[in-house]
Amino acid sequence: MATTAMAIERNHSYSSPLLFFVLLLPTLLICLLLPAILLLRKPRLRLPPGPPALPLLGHLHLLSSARHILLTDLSKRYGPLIYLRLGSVPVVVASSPAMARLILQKHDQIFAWRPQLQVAMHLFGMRDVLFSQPGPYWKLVRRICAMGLFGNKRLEGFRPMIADEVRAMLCTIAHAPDKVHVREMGFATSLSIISRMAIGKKLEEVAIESQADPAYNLVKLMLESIRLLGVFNVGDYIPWLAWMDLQGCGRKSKAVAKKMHTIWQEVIDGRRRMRRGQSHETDVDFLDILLSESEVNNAQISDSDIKAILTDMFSGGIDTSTNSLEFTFAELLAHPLIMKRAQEEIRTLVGASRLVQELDIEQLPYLRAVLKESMRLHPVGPLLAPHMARQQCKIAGFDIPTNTHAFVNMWAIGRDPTIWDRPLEFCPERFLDSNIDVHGQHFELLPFSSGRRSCPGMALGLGNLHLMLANLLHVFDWTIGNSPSFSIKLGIIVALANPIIAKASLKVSKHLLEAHADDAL
Ligand code: HEM
Repeated sequence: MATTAMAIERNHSYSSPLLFFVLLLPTLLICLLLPAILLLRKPRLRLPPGPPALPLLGHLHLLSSARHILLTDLSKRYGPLIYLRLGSVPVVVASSPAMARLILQKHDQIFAWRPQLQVAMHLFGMRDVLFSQPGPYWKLVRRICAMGLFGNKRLEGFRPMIADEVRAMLCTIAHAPDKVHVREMGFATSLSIISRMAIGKKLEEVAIESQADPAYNLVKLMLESIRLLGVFNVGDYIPWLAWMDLQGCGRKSKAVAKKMHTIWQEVIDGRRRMRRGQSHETDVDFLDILLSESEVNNAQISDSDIKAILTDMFSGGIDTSTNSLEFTFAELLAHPLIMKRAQEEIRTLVGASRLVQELDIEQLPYLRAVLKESMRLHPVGPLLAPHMARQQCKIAGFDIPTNTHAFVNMWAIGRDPTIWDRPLEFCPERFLDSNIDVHGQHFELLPFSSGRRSCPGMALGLGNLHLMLANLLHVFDWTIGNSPSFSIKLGIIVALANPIIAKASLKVSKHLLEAHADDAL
């Protein structure tokens, strides 16, 4: 037996060079030539213009630094719709209102898809609102969010709680006015608001055993997940390198996801225990609504889905509002006359006997212009979130291949001198006699995007921002030692690199800030 096997092995090894020439070489040649033949036979696409690409990398090397700024420079050279190749992934970048309209409105249905990014897969299994693909699940989740968080009636009900949190923020500042860390203060307030809306309590009031371990701090984990989503992960663009996980995004996002899942599961289990035996006719917070929906739509919404959706609300709603507030504050501190005009408007309307209420905002056109101007110059999502074309289509006469990723460069549009007079100046006055708003119909100003993937939290985010800003300006006068720096920290959501630390002086009676001055806000 052994001799026969050896003979076969020997025969086999003798015949292998021959086998190689007869079988393998032609196969190899076919493999190499076939793509070229197919490429020649395929009708050539008329792609949008763009800079020359490197072999293999394409334009990936260009995106290591401030992408929105670099893409703005490229659009000046190649036009409002440019084509890039990131590794093997086709990408288009729109940098004019007309191109933004084509992607977000005319071809909205085609571009409503999201790329399958490795980090989003690990963090949410693409089951959160931001990364889930259009279809029945995404529609259901957006409907639940509208019902549980963003609907007018719902927001109306949250108003006293939001007022309470804003008052608490003012009170904290009044007690330590010398060095106010604007971002920390905005972050803490936004976190409390979203937390009370989503799970009925502030995070620190929820008894979660795992939170005792500092590695299981939900806020830090969420910030880390936002950071990871902002990394251009090479594995997403050169798939055969994905297994190497060169930047560690895969490993890190899996570790973050595991911890977040543990925490959220504790929150969900705790709530289920509370709900047992209770009637759910009056669901009180978003988690209750999610749990009720999962009982009705059992097959469609699992615990993992609830965790993904909750994470989305926290991470989508807090950093965006906080960073927008800080950019606005930085501009106001850099332009004291504009700050003064905004304060005069508020103080004239509201007087010194109460705080600003949400209903006042409608009557504060200058304040609203300040926020629009800040969002024009500093959109916190300068490239929005990535969209993807599900099928081949034509944009402005150019062919866009299937699965092309699309970015809309709101930073470029906001600073385009053909659209805005003296675009680099902070000048809220430009909006006073203008009907341009941020609600998605004016494609020159889309901080919340437009179309079916636009931000569902816009009314909440805008309302909170106006209320926080108006009260900060009403209650205090502000000064800063050195003029603020506008260098930025990159990510899916951009922030100021150097935090704004300002000095506040109280301009109303302290009594107004006390928790039981009930009719103050
Ligand atoms: C100043 C505040 C905010 C800004 C500037 C902002 C901006 C944005 C932007 C630019 C997008 C991407 C749209 C696109 O891809 O076309 C987005 C999506 C989203 N935002 Fe906001 N946002 C804010 C507040 C909020 C709040 C308060 C929440 C929730 C509590 C929220 C939840 C979401 C969600 C869930 C999505 C994904 C929507 C989808 O893909 O279907 N955002 N937001």
